[in-house]
Amino acid sequence: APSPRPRESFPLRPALGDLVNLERYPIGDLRSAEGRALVEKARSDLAATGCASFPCFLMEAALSDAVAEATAAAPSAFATDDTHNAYQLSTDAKLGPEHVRNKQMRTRVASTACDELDSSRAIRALYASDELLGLVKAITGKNAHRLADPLGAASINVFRSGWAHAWHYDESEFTVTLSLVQAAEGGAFEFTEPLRRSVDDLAFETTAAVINDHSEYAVEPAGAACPSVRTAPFAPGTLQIFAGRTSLHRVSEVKGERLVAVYCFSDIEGFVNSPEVQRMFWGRAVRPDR
Ligand SMILES: O=C(O)CCC(=O)C(=O)O
Ligand SMILES: [Fe+2]
Repeated sequence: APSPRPRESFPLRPALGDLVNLERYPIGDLRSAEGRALVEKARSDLAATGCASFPCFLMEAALSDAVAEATAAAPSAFATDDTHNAYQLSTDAKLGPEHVRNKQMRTRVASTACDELDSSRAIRALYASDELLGLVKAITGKNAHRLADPLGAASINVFRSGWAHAWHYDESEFTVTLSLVQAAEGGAFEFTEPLRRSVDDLAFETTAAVINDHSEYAVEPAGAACPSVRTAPFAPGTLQIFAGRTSLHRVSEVKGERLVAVYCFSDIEGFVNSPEVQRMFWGRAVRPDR
């Protein structure tokens, strides 16, 4: 059941200005000079580094509401403890288990599904805003739709002490996250510049170099120079857009609790994750009504 809402400060039907710091991020009018400058800077950061960050994106009352809702829901989030290779692909029998294509690395994370969040509160209200969608389209230069997935459209990643998300590339081209609660220690979102030109480009040498230089795992092929690995700013209320399909990224081991809202967009209208993917991340499968 949705958690009781602290009604003192946050409106039931929030306007864009209740959610987003429009003075700093005028996303209501991307054609203004300030709006164009914002988009240009984000586009160049995304292309050059793999990630564009917007610190202090949320208004203070919206951030309090988001943190309260995510924190209340976190204890019952479905937890996964799994291993995967960096490409999140099934094993290639032509290559050995120590090859970067196949090396299994451990990820532990829990996720609060979209249908466990209140659609009128800050987390889902921001996801529902056409201005956020417009920002994502303008920065990525792609057509983008919100997902129709009742579980995965907007969810919360929950990390507990000792948990981490190992180095990987995402299935979706871009992912948008909103920092909510910072780990007491660790829990850094680390990412490389885009390393691949397409999903067929597996970039074995550079991918292996990052894993060898920045994790407890040792993979083949060894010896290539490691590309630069950056850490995203994580002050609560920071929005970021990253090129998850081409930029290798991870969440380092966490001490304490770390909460991040994950907003998914797709170039396909009405996209829903498969029942298999839903079961893996949320422990159940739910198809949209209609
Ligand atoms: O928790 C995060 O900051 C993002 C984690 C991630 O890479 C993912 O969920 O695919
Ligand atoms: Fe990811």
